[in-house]
Parts: sequence; C-alpha cells; structure tokens
Amino acid sequence: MSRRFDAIVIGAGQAGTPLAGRLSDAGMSVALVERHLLGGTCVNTGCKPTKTLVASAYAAHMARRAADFGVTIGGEVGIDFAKVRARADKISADSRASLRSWIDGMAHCTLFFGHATFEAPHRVRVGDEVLEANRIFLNVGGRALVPDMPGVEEVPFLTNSTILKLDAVPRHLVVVGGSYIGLEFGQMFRRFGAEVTIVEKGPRLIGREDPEISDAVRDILEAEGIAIRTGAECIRFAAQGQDVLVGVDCHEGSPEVLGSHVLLAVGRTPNTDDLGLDAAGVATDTRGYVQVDDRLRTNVAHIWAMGDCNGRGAFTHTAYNDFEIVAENLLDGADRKVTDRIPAYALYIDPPLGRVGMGEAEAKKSGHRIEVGKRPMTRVGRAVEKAESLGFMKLVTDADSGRILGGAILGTSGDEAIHGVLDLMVKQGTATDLAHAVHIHPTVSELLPTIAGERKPA
Ligand SMILES: Cc1cc2nc3c(=O)[nH]c(=O)nc-3n(C[C@H](O)[C@H](O)[C@H](O)COP(=O)(O)OP(=O)(O)OC[C@H]3O[C@@H](n4cnc5c(N)ncnc54)[C@H](O)[C@@H]3O)c2cc1C
Ligand SMILES: NC(=O)c1ccc[n+]([C@@H]2O[C@H](COP(=O)([O-])OP(=O)(O)OC[C@H]3O[C@@H](n4cnc5c(N)ncnc54)[C@H](O)[C@@H]3O)[C@@H](O)[C@H]2O)c1
Repeated sequence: MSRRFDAIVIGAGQAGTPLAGRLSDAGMSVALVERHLLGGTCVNTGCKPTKTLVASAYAAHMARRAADFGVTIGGEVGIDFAKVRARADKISADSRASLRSWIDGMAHCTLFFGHATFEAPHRVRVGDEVLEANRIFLNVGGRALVPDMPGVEEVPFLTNSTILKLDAVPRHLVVVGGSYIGLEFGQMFRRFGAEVTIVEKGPRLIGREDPEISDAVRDILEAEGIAIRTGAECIRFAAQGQDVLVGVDCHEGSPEVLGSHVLLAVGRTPNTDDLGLDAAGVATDTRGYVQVDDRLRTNVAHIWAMGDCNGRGAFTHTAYNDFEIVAENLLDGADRKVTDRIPAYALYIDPPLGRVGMGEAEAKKSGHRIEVGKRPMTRVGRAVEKAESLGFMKLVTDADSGRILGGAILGTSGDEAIHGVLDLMVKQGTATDLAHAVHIHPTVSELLPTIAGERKPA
C-alpha cells in the first residue's frame, strides 16, 4: 500500500526543509525524506563546521600576533584540538536540533528517514514505505568528487566530510585542489600547526578569479608558510609507511611531496546516480546534474530540482534562493527566475574574499568597455587600524552606461562589505550612485564610494 501526499520533498538540505515548511503552511500534505542528517552539507560537513573552525584558526592566528597590538601572552599559543572540534560539532548538532523542532512543528509534514528512489514518475520508495504525490521536489545535494587518479584507491585520503572527524592535527596535510575547500582547510590547518602543501593542477589558485586575485591569495597563504604547487599535471598517490607520497610532477621544485594526510578537494558530484531518475524519466547532464529550466522545473512537469543537484549554483544562498523561486512561483503567483540572480559568494580564508558579479577578465571577454576602481587595503583606514591590511578592493563598471558589473573585496570584512555592491547591482545601480552614497566611517565599506569615483579605463 502506498501513502499519498500532495508533495514529496527528497533531501532535507537548504531548500528542501524551508519548502516543506511553506507547502505545509499552505495546507498541503508533505513527505520530507532525508537519508542521513537534517540540514545536509551546509549544516553537517560544509559551511557551519568549516566557518566555526575558520573562527578558531583566526583566534589562534591573532593570538600569535598579539604583540603587534601591544598585547602580551605568557608563553606559546597552543591548540586544544579536541575543544576546537567539539565547538564545530556542537554548532552543527544545535543546528540539526533546531531543524528537527522546526520540522516537527510543521502541521502537515511527515518526516521519513531513509534513502529515496523513484519507482515511477509519481512514486518514490523509502525503505519499506512507498510514497506517491502529484508534485515532487528534489534537493539531494552533492558529495566530494573522488576522481580516478592513479593510486587513489591504495591510500587513505580525506574528504571535506572525513577531515571533520580527525582527532588530532595532521603533521603534514597535502591538499589536492586549490579552490574553496582546499584553501579554507589549508589555511585553517596551517594555523592549527600542521605543515600544509596545496597541490593544484591548474596554473594558479582559484582559477575562475582574476589573476591578480589568485596571485594575492597565493602571497597571503605563502606568507603563512603554506607550500603551494600549481601546474601539477600528473598527480598520483602511493603509500609509504604510514605516510602518503603525492606525485606532483610540477615543472619546478620537488616532483613528490610526502604527507601524513591527504585531503581531496577537487570538486563535487551531485547525488543523483542512486535516485532512480530513469524510473521518473528525469534528464540529467553528462556530469549527473538534473537539468532544469529557468524556474527549476525538470523535463518532467511535476518534478522540480533545487540546490547543488541542479548545477545552477553551488552555495547555501543559491540553494535557498532556489526554494524561494519554486515556492513563490507555486504559491504566490510570482514569476521568479534563476537568471535574475546575481552571482555572489565569499571565500573564507583570512582575509576573506567577497565577490559579486563579473571579474575584470570576464567583463572584458563579454564585450564590455570597462572601467575599474581599485585600492589596496593598506589605504583603507579601518584595515590599517585593525592591523589587517592585506588584499585590495576592486570595482568593475561598464564605461558606457556606468552600470556596476562586479566587484571583489579581498580584505578584512570583505565578505560583509561586498553586499554594498551587490545590493546596488540588484537595483541596476551605477558607479555614480555608489560614489554619491555616504558610508559610515571608519569602515571597509566607506572606500567603495571612493573607488567608484576614482575608476579608470582598463
Ligand atoms: C566544506 C564545504 C564548505 C562550504 N562552505 C560554504 C559556505 O561557506 N557558504 C556557502 O554558501 N556554501 C558553502 N558550501 C556549499 C554548501 O554547503 C552547499 O552549496 C549547500 O549545502 C547545498 O545545499 P543543498 O540543499 O543543495 O544540498 P545539501 O545541503 O547537500 O542537502 C542535500 C540532502 O539530501 C539528502 N539526500 C541525498 N540523496 C538522497 C536520497 N536519495 N534520499 C533522501 N535524501 C537524500 C542528503 O543526505 C542531504 O541531507 C560548502 C560546501 C562544503 C563541502
Ligand atoms: N566559501 C564557500 O562558499 C565555499 C566553501 C567551500 C566549498 N564551497 C562549495 O563547494 C564546491 C566544491 O569546492 P571545491 O574547492 O572542492 O571545488 P572547485 O570545483 O571549486 O575547485 C576544484 C579545484 O580542484 C582543482 N582540481 C581538479 N582536479 C584536480 C586534480 N586532479 N588535481 C589537482 N587539482 C585538481 C581544480 O582546478 C580547482 O581549482 C564549490 O563549488 C563551492 O561552491 C563553497
């Protein structure tokens, strides 16, 4: 016997749970299915634990720099890694508990724990239960990609999930992949006391950013003693006693790195391979991402896909925005679209990189005649006062219309201050609008109007 619902939501991630809540509030009966932990990646193995660990690493770093501020600390700064980990574990657990009480309070929502697979376009199996619904919403997220690199099966390796279970700081952490996950964990473990080597196959770190951002990030990390090997074209692994030998074959430097631990941070893959999508006729692309239209409908009219599994975003805020698009279109008569979203994100190294819209190279490539306003953080009063003046801020505008095309703040509070640019872009503001805004002193944001007024052809 199957159980009928108005809607089935598969995955209690960043879009699934709020959607279940809105549908339930609208009086619909909802089955919410989760196979592992409520909150998905962000809460359990992504944003929340990592940003908690980043905060501990920052505290250690600032404690080591105490003398710069005229503060004395009696003796060396130590790391109580068990406490560091417990803090992250608790923040994730608290978040799960709060999600559980939210879901339990939903009037028309039934929570099923188990792995969901399609049996037919309207039918989903979860263990012994068979669920049916007129509408089905996928929010199944993704997991760490483990490519078929030579030797990878023969050595123990860590992913973003398993690294959170370490009981001690690795002696030498070799991070494969020089993007978000690799750089955040790399810097954090360096600050916890590990030797760290980051191995990136591309010619530079965070290869999607403007080269000057990649270069500045590299300088920041190297200044903390992190070894960086870019252009590592032939990565391979071999066990050597308790350690792992990572072959990098770079053009210069040692051809191999011997690490006590290896973290694979080379991208993510969607959790769509074991969902029985064929039984529902839902199409995916060659990498397994569910194909959706601008309103997040799949090729099957009663099935939607939200969050990382649709390949249209890879962040918590984009997954949550997917929920807003689907819910408002369905329940409020709205017509919201993914393409209305302005790309924005932050890289949580220290100092953080806040990014919005296009970079300089991308703006040029897309045919704009551009102007750029730029300032090093050494000329941002607040950064100097805080003795955190690494990095720079940059604004990219269209020379003809004055429209803001994008911005980057690699610097203290860059993740927060970038929202001043983002909010103006949402309203299609111009550089003159920004230049005329009177920002609060002393802040990092107060220099945004200044660089908007000082922009030059680029
Ligand atoms: C280390 C790391 C750090 C990150 N830091 C940030 C950050 O600082 N800021 C940011 O914006 N983003 C960050 N992200 C990305 C962010 O975590 C994801 O973009 C976000 O969690 C995606 O949400 P989602 O709802 O699409 O999927 P998820 O949160 O992954 O949720 C999917 C859920 O579906 C469940 N599921 C899967 N298949 C099935 C099935 N067949 N049946 C039942 N349940 C199923 C899973 O168990 C999971 O709970 C980070 C990611 C990582 C890995
Ligand atoms: N602050 C944040 O918002 C945040 C933090 C962490 C993760 N995330 C999300 O998680 C996702 C995954 O992050 P990620 O860093 O794993 O992936 P990514 O796709 O951003 O970067 C993967 C990196 O690994 C490199 N690479 C690929 N194959 C390699 C190989 N064989 N050897 C060496 N290097 C190789 C790539 O060139 C690239 O630099 C991101 O898309 C991001 O959205 C976000």
